Amino acid sequence: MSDSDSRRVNEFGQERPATDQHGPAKVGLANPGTDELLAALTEWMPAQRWFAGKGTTPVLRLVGSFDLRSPAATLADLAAASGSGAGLSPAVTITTALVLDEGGSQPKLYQVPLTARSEALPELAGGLITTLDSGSFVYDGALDSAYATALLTLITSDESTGNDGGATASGRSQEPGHPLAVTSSRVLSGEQSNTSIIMTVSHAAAAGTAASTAPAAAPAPVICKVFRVLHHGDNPDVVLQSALAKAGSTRVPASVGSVVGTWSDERVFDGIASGHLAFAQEFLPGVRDAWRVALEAAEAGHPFTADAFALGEATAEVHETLAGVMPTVEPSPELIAAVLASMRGRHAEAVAEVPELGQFSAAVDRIFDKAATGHWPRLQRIHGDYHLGQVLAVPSGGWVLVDFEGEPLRPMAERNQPDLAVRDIAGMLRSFDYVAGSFADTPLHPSATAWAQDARQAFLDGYVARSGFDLTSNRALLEAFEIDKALYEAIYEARNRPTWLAIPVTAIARLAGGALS
Ligand SMILES: Nc1ncnc2c1ncn2[C@@H]1O[C@H](COP(=O)(O)OP(=O)(O)O)[C@@H](O)[C@H]1O
Ligand SMILES: O=P(O)(O)O[C@H]1O[C@H](CO)[C@@H](O[C@H]2O[C@H](CO)[C@@H](O)[C@H](O)[C@H]2O)[C@H](O)[C@H]1O
Repeated sequence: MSDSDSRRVNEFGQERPATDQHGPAKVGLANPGTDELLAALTEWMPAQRWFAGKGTTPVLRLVGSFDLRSPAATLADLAAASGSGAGLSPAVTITTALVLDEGGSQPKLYQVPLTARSEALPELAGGLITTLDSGSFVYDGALDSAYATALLTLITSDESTGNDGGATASGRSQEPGHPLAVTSSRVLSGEQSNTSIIMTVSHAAAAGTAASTAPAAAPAPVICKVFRVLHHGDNPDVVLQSALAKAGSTRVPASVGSVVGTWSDERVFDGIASGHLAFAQEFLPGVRDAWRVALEAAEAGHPFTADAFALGEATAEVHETLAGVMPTVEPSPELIAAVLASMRGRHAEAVAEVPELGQFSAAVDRIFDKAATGHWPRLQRIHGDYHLGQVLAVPSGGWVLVDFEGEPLRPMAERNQPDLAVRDIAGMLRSFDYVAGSFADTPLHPSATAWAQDARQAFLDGYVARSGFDLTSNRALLEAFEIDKALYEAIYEARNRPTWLAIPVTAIARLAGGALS
């Protein structure tokens, strides 16, 4: 067979070897099919919740892609392996495109799972991205259960895929030898920076074993978070939650596994970047996030002190476990200087973004100066972007923490470094203030400020009770981290939710000891 005979073009206009039906796509950047697809994505991506370049028009380039085995292809493999025949053609093509957007202030690499079908699927109508000239219907893969099925198979069977498409993906199961099959899937609705797919699952037979050897008990449902903006390096969400789960912590959902990918990136030493693409965990049904629980309590005028105390204890417990299983670091003068330099850099950025903050600059500088001379505990791995929205109330009682990805406005390399536990404490204190602040656009609840003050104190009391944390000697540090978080929030709100900007600005005024004119 000649080389040209052995190639075919997939539904996305990308070449791939015909001999490997489920194999990777070879990206043909000059291929008209790819251009057509990118043009469709340029229209579609800005309307997606996860698109981080709000207000900009994407300028897209395909960096790489990989194919996942379609459920039909999986069936064909199984049939072939069992000798019962083969030849079932895949019903759907599942490709993940890694698309670089150079239209914003900084380039961003997006993960965009796609499925292509030769016939329209009415139940996927809301996820139709485009119909290609070839007649293929291209869908948002996250909404297509074929993608969910293929993704969970990749993870729980420890499979790998890709290469010719310029990108690869490898599943890493937390419990090797126990593959899972998807029985139904849906995308989690709501405000999310990534895309989470909830899957009901059953045990699948491990490769080379008969189906009857699978465990009998039905496995718990799974939530698989597909990271949308990709970074070179580990994603702390995966690393920290996996480490906690492995240490037996019940303060995070059980881990199922993850996907690690590679793609080309000329900024990386050998030109190949690698990072996490997805993370699968046990889905906890019936949970409510602490932001909602707290807001309802505040609205009803109910105290939140018992819950906040328990949250403080849970937070200290997670910090203690992380300090036990991940590296900790002595606060050398260089490290202290680096943390303070980062705070001052953020301060400058916040003033540039929100000029009215300039009036508090001298007071903010004094708070940072004071923190520099005070007591510093050892640095350790922490949550990194801790607020009420990152904590779930489970129906059986107790708090469970999620989303250890760190602050999205911070470089990934920084988010992977040991940090001060006090950053998380400060983050949660700010969150109680946000609950009170969110009343500002409704008639102000007279007790909202007192409610927040009581919740803040109860949270600190719970943290101290569990950890023995010395609030007195860490006071200057806590104040510095609280104002640092409020400065971060001012930047975040100015860029994402300008109507909420007054919440951190008012807090900065208060913390700086000044008053807004
Ligand atoms: N294991 C889980 N079980 C049930 N719900 C979950 C679980 N993990 C996350 N969620 C829900 O998904 C939401 C978003 O998850 P999160 O990790 O914060 O995603 P993102 O990084 O995209 O913001 C959470 O607020 C929670 O409501
Ligand atoms: O949850 P993310 O990781 O996307 O975090 C970002 O968005 C948060 C808002 O959803 C933002 O949190 C801020 O608003 C919360 C109320 O919506 C409040 O509870 C937090 O205290 C406040 O910081 C977070 O800062 C940002 O990184």
